[in-house]
Amino acid sequence: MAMIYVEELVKQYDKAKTPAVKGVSFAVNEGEFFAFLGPNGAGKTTTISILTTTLSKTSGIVTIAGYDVEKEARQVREKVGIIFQQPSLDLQLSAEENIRFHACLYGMFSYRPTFQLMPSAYKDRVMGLAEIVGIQDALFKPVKKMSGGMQRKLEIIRSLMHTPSVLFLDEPTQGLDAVSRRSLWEYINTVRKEHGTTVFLTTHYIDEAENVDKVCIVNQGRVASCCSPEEMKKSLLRQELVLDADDREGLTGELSELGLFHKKDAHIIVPYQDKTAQEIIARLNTKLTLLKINEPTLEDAYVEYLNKTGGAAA
Ligand SMILES: Nc1ncnc2c1ncn2[C@@H]1O[C@H](COP(=O)(O)OP(=O)(O)OP(=O)(O)O)[C@@H](O)[C@H]1O
Repeated sequence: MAMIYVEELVKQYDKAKTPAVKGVSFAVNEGEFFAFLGPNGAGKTTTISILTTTLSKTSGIVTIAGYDVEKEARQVREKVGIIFQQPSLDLQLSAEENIRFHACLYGMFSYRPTFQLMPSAYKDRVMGLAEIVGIQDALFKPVKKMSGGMQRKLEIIRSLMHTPSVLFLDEPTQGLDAVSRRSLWEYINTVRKEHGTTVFLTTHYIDEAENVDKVCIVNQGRVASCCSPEEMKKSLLRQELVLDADDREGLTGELSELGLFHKKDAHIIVPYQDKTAQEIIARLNTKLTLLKINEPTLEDAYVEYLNKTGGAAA
């Protein structure tokens, strides 16, 4: 059974000329790491809001862990954890109070007026999560005194308190510095491994999606492509060998004899697709002074894809 199932999803906002989401379909299996990418205005936040029961759909089928997002919204909410683009913390409360109210609202624990009076299972979980993301020192301070990065980490702790089966991350690292981004990803990867959590990610930092199982590109409310990052790179970009030799003429002569297209740049670039790098190198006799393989990144493929399909890269 798919953990997230979306079929022909349509969302037409009131008074909008065209639908924001125009018949989107995809499925995410249990434990999968799924990236939903696309330029500004593509329909990502609209889709994620419908999947997490905060926005109604116009038509289509959407289920989370088999539960219908509209008819069984309560069960869906129990299954999901959400980290939204816009922080949704109460700035007047302390970090711990934000976590406590959320955990009590979810029915995980009965409310007690202070941290000390809460059950030890609650205290241990909060302290454990706070330590992992490194905000234990700020736990009892007002949220308004925390930096943006720390607030984001607090939201993550809050969303993980009820050990969700599916974690929705809507641009989770926006506004975070490089060190915080890295530690956040280490933490999310740990959660995935330990709990088999299904992760649904939207991000404009395409490198964050490099290790996902499946990447879905949306553009102007439609799915433009849905496959593994490797398949996406393969279908769009050729890999390149970067070669050089003291005897450049000899090398280019050999490449021409083998019928291999090559460009003379600072070095000699040999794009390849059908052969492996090893097959090419094995057929060269000229002594090489440089041998490098240029692997395209997911971001290269993403930008090329949007350029080819007429969409603007974010
Ligand atoms: N409440 C709303 N009412 C009317 N139109 C809306 C509303 N929210 C979003 N839209 C429109 O729907 C389309 C999709 O927006 P959405 O926010 O889902 O895109 P996105 O892919 O999340 O963009 P970004 O990457 O900028 O966050 C856009 O044209 C947007 O202007």
